[in-house]
Amino acid sequence: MTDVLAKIAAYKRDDVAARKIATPQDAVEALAAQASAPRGFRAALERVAEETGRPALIAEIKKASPSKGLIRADFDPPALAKSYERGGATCLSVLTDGPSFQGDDAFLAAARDAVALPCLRKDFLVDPWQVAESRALGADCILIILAMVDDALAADLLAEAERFGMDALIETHDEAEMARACKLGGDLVGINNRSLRTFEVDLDATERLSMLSPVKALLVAESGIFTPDDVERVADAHAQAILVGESLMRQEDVEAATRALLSFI
Ligand SMILES: O=C(O)c1ccccc1NCC(=O)[C@H](O)[C@H](O)COP(=O)(O)O
Repeated sequence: MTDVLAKIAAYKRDDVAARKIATPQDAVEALAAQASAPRGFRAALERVAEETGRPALIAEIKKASPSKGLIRADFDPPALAKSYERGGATCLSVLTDGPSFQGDDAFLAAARDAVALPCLRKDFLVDPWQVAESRALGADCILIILAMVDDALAADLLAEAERFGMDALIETHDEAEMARACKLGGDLVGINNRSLRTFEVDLDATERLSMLSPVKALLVAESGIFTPDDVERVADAHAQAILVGESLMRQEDVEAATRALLSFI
């Protein structure tokens, strides 16, 4: 595991241990049962990709990141969610991690309540308990970062997501992780163009790995997508969805920027 992921995993384990004392498994499951029904995350992406012949957009609500520091000071999750929806996003990704991304659990519910779009809880899962917690917070999809979990934990997280009727985005960055994703058997696979070791971003990752992805998986190109040409490049590499944060978060008019990004020919 990379230094930054090891640091995040360490504080997440401490945080989850404390949260589990406050809200044990049966209590968090009771809260999950009361949450509004999951909105089909993968299904929405597939529908748009098939109807338009273009990658569907997962638009990210992200205030800051370890690689970029503060990205957007003027930060209003419901307003951003509405701008993304009007601009043509198919799904949202909402950072809820506090220490590294200045996120908050409340951002997820606030953004989701403002729109009709399915939402990914973008956080770092190190314990199956967090899947029930994510559902209780309203998430429609969770993220499984293979660089952060072993195969047994990845399988447990995926099984929990299925149990709660959620989708799971399985994130890979290299050939070894893509081989693990194939064995795991999920149907929504991401290729992160950003190395979480060096923070270097290269769309070449999507081009290299896409042909190795599981046959039934819907493929998401993640990170480093700034222009319509970038969208076209990953579309040519068979990405059916894109996950974009920084390039949209830095714009004053997020709705117009979203529309412009999706306007490639
Ligand atoms: O972005 C980081 O610095 C980072 C560091 C450690 C773990 C994850 C990190 N990023 C998460 C992401 O995958 C991106 O937020 C997402 O793909 C959007 O990327 P971008 O469009 O480049 O903001």
